[in-house]
Amino acid sequence: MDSRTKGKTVMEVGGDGVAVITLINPPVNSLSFDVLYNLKSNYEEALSRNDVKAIVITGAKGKFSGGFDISGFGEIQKGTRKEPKVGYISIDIITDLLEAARKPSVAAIDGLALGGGLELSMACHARISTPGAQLGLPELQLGVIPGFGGTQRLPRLVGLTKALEMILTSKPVRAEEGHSLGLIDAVVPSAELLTTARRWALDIVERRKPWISSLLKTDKLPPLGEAREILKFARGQTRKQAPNMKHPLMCLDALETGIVSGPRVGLEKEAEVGSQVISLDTTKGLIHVFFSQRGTVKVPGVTDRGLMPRKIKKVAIIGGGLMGSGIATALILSSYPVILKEVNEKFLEAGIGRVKANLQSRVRKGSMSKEKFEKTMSLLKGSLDYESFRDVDMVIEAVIENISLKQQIFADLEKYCPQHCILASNTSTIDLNKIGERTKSQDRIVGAHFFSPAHVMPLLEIVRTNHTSAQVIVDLLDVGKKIKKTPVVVGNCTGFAVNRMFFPYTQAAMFLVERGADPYLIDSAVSKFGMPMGPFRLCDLVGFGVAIATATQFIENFPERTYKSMIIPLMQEDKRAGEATRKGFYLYDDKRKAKPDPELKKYIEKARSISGGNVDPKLVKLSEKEIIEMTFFPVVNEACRVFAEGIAVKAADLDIAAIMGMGFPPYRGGIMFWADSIGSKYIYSRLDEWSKTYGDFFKPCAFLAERGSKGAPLSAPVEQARSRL
Ligand SMILES: CCC[C@H](O)CC(=O)SCCNC(=O)CCNC(=O)[C@H](O)C(C)(C)COP(=O)([O-])OP(=O)([O-])OC[C@H]1O[C@@H](n2cnc3c(N)ncnc32)[C@H](O)[C@@H]1OP(=O)([O-])[O-]
Ligand SMILES: NC(=O)c1ccc[n+]([C@@H]2O[C@H](COP(=O)([O-])OP(=O)(O)OC[C@H]3O[C@@H](n4cnc5c(N)ncnc54)[C@H](O)[C@@H]3O)[C@@H](O)[C@H]2O)c1
Repeated sequence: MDSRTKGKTVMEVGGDGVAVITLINPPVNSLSFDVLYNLKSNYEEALSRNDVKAIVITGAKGKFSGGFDISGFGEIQKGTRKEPKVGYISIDIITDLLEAARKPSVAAIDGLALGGGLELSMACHARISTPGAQLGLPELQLGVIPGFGGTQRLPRLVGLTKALEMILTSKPVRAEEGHSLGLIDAVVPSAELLTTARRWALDIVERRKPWISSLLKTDKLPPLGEAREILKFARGQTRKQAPNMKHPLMCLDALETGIVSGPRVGLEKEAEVGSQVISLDTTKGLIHVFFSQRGTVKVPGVTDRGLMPRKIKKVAIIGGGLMGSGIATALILSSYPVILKEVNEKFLEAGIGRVKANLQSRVRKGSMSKEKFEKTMSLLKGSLDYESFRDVDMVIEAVIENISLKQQIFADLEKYCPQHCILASNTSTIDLNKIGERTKSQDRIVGAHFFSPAHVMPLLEIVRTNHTSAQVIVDLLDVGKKIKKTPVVVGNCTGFAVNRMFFPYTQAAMFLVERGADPYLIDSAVSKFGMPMGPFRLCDLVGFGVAIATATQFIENFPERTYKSMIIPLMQEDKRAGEATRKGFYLYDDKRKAKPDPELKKYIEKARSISGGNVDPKLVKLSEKEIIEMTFFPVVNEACRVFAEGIAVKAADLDIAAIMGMGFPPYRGGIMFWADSIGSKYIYSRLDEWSKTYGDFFKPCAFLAERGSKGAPLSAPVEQARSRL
């Protein structure tokens, strides 16, 4: 393969007159422009050759295709590749050359057919698949729309309602379901895939099987009036669920056009919309997230050394509280045998009970069978001492946040665990070097920072000290992948990446409220921006105990830039500690529904008198845009410090940490990506101005000042930014 080209297709014509075209572009046979143009040439040849009667398309190495090569969108966005004429691939190649050909095509699908991959197969005249293959149109998740005819062919094959469900949720279906839906014509074992597909193609030629063009099917479409109602409902839902994104509605436009005006006009609309969405900011953000999420496992100096992950056969967890039980759940769900250690029988029982409850909730929701529940629970064993730790490969400590207790535990672990055993702590704030101070095992001490609830939240911060060995990080990255977390490797500091970046977020909100801003307007603006909830609602959810403990760490470690508000401590004195006590910034009813509390004013006023601040008329009347800037620019400022200190190796890792750890909206690309979309110069100038008026809490750090003064991107690696200065 030419090093400049990305992927290819090969065509082999058999003695039976079937040309088998194989998509080859490892690892997922994505449809790059090279693959698509090769496919076109193969088709032209196959159609012109007299010895070819029919065509089979398949993918190399057990995967049909993961869809259009996503990096192609990036090239178009950056202007490094010219976009082909609108509709060239979907209409000229896939529809007019392939589907309208006088020789039939059959798709032989192994493994997966996603996005453009499934769309290509839907233009074939039949689809044969192996069991378990995944079939889906996940384009909306990337900010684009199915652009190779999927908005037209999927509703015609599976019906409008199912097509909308598959497109709007981006969730694939398995081959078996695809078969019952009419998307797949036959499911056969892998070994029979190609022979069945060849025979099917010849049967079509000989009219023993129907020659079906998906685009011309109408039997699955509802009558026009009903279709319009279904689409109206889908639009309403989409507006509610994705209010800040345009592309899902644009996708519905293409679907509707096809139903109202016919598939050809629909294809044209799809091509037009497909081209427009590529330049949306939300699309740029989502594509950045796709690659950044996969990039977190690439750690320079660690994963490029040829180290292989060691097999972790057994894990021990110390502490079966909120976090320990969640971590145990995540591990047994991925088939790791786990020992859970507690201080006494009562606490052990409670810890095991929490794991059980986590799994039982799956059984109730129907996502886990009773047998699977029993099998999974059987992987968990309780313990009150370290005797059973003698053959564990990894320990995760999750006891209360107390340095001397953790130090004692790690000293004990060194005595009982085998020498190769990884010693991880789930501490949120304590310096890992201090935790390991009483051991000689600093090279195998690492942070495994999960987020609550640990069996649900997708992020795992892997915290390395200067002593943690590369092998230990490689091992933990592998465990992270196996338990379906997105791991981000970060350095050792107070709060690591996520908590550290976001501590100014709550503090900024407290500052604004003390100076006269309305907390409920702040929460509303932040939710509209795309966070799952605002800072006050979040404090209530986390509980004031945790909020105070975390704030104490930051006040101690970063006193010069911590805004010390008394609002939360004052409320806690009155036994208002958040949602758990039914009173915090909001009042909660039996169904945990939050409603504003007029009494809150009292605490705000008292806190204001303690801090000596005044109501600022400008801050009373902040617009939503100003609220977002004043709460998130301090987060950007801290993210810059984290990046400049090397706590994160890449700015993109901070983007993923913010999205997966704090719920920062993915379509904004993450905290640093979002900051760069606004511009470092503007962010710097705003923070600089506020710091002069309101104090050092807002003061831009040296890194931001340097880049902001020149307008250099914040996410560029240090050398690259310098070269642009
Ligand atoms: C006009 C166009 C119209 C069309 O309708 C649009 C589309 O089709 S949009 C597309 C619609 N399709 C989708 O949205 C599917 C997106 N892909 C996926 O969901 C998962 O990758 C998949 C399930 C396929 C495999 O999961 P897994 O086994 O856990 O593996 P993994 O996830 O770790 O990926 C392994 C490597 O493959 C890479 N790569 C993967 N796909 C693509 C791609 N399409 N392109 C390029 N690269 C791709 C990925 O970056 C990674 O690279 P690296 O350098 O090793 O880091
Ligand atoms: N709560 C969160 O949101 C969160 C998030 C990330 C990390 N963390 C960190 O996770 C750790 C645990 O937090 P948590 O919220 O689960 O606390 P928790 O109080 O719910 O649980 C701690 C458990 O540890 C047990 N324990 C204490 N000493 C022990 C010992 N010597 N051996 C065995 N068990 C012992 C206690 O009995 C208790 O059940 C802390 O370091 C915390 O900072 C917490």
